Amino acid sequence: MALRERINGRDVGDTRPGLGLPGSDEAVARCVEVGRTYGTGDRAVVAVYDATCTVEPADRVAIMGPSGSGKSTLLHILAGLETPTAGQVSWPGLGGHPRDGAHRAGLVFQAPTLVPSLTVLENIELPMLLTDTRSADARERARAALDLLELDGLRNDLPQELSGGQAQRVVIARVLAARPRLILADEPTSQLDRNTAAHVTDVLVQVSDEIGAALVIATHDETIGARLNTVWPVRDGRLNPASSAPLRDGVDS
Ligand SMILES: Nc1ncnc2c1ncn2[C@@H]1O[C@H](COP(=O)(O)OP(=O)(O)OP(=O)(O)O)[C@@H](O)[C@H]1O
Repeated sequence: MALRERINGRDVGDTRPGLGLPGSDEAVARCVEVGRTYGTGDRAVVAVYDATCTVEPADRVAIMGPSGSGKSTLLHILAGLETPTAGQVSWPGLGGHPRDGAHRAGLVFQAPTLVPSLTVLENIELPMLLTDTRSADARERARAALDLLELDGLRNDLPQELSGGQAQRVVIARVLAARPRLILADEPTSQLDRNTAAHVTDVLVQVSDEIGAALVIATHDETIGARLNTVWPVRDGRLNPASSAPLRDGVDS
């Protein structure tokens, strides 16, 4: 059975109770002339300047640039975690704000954000139980996600018992079980070794493919960017999605 059927427990046609936008082909996120300035006067820092970009439902985007170039700030604006100080951001294909329960985007950060006192299975169930998913459904979806990510043997472990790569896969399983239409990841592999980083990135892409979510990853790592199909270069707070950098051939896995 296809992954999305296993996760959803039914055919993909009506997979989004509460969302009401099955199969929407509208952009999941859009920025128009967005800016973000921190501080004022002499101390003002322009983290993002005049960014216009669109994330379509099937996009696999790497926001790439050096440290301090504005990647995280732009990603956080797309996630609704930061409010722009100029321009507009909208999420037409989500039908609401990405921090709202029904329309929530899936977020993956540099350090895995697991509740230390809960088991792996309970961590995956938690966000579903905090919205309006029935507990039996939450358990079923959590188990299917664990199975898919080959984490079933760890389901009763506590986060402290996991390796960094395992913990990040649990976070991804939690995102998968919640079935978002938009997954945003901020340097999700920077604490992992090269091979584990490549594996975790591939898992993110696979999960996005299977549940039909758009994926945006902020990274400075070209080998991660090369695993996605679009690169948005950012330099000194300036984004130019139209001049996507060419992907390198023969990137090691
Ligand atoms: N909360 C904040 N207050 C003040 N300045 C900030 C804040 N957040 C980010 N900045 C500044 O905005 C600029 C862009 O930061 P941002 O974290 O978006 O860059 P980045 O490309 O993600 O960097 P890194 O790869 O090091 O995480 C930097 O100059 C940073 O110091």
